Amino acid sequence: MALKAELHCHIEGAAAPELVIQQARKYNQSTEPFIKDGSFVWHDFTSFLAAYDFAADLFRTEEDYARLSEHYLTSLARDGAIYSEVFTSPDHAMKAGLSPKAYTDALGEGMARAKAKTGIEGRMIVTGVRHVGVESIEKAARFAATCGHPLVTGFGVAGDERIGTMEDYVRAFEIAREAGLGITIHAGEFGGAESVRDALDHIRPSRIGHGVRAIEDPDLVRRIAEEGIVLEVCPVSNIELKVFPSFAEHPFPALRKAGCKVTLNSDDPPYFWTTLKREYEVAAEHFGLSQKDLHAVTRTAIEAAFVDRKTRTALLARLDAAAPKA
Ligand SMILES: Nc1ncnc2[nH]cnc12
Ligand SMILES: [Zn+2]
Repeated sequence: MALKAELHCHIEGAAAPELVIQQARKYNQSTEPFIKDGSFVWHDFTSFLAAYDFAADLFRTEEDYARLSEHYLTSLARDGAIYSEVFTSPDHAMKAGLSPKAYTDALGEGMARAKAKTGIEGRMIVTGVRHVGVESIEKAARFAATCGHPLVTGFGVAGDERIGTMEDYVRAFEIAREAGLGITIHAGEFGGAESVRDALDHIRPSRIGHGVRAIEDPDLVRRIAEEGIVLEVCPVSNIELKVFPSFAEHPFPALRKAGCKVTLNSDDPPYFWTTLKREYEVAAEHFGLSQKDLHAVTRTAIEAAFVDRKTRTALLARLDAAAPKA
């Protein structure tokens, strides 16, 4: 099995329906109409976000969050992942009545448990959410910059790309950059190529969440390749959310051919009926990647990971020891 690494997964969006049902029982809540027959129910980006927020609201205590990250990272490791970065959301924690620090410590505890069981290395990217507002995004950046948690190594912005402009988030990213955090921002998912260009001009990230609609502008694709910007591509998410109509029309192969650094990620796996393993299978089946190509994708992810040099060297050594022969 190819070794894998993931850079783009929202921890609240990684909660499997079985786990969410257990949480609902614990808090005496109904899962209607958001879960039916053991599967999340939504039909567009807005209703996806509603189901996501409903499930997130059922994680309320430190132990709930520790279970969530332990559960997810353990399942990733079972599928061959050696590295996982998850997006965390202090806004969701506060809504559930937990401080950002207690929430982050709890997720870190779950990651430590998963590492003890499986060896998987994990890091957290604190994120602000566009549809919650600019002020909360700056607050998230200040928290990320000052929390001092050893597994918090990045800052990002996610949420509804139809809300706000890149200029709105410059200050938040300055705070994060000054604190030495890695920088990634969602762009070019529901926004077009101009959203990716604005992100590069105003935010100067090393990585872009999605970025796939850069394909609409050949000059921008060249720029991404030349500047070595890493794209956190989430193919199944893009198809399920109808960013592209089919895998045949997904730009992953074209971006890769143009020299862009591409990685494979699951975004919010159970909402899209996917796993990181399935993303790698999709890349093999629909985009024609060989085992050697998939290995190179994992290498790109580890090279772009928000980790210190020692950790990166150790991860690359582990990866290279398992390089496919052909
Ligand atoms: N696919 C996605 N795009 C933007 N924000 C998100 N938050 C969780 N999943 C997301
Ligand atoms: Zn995302």
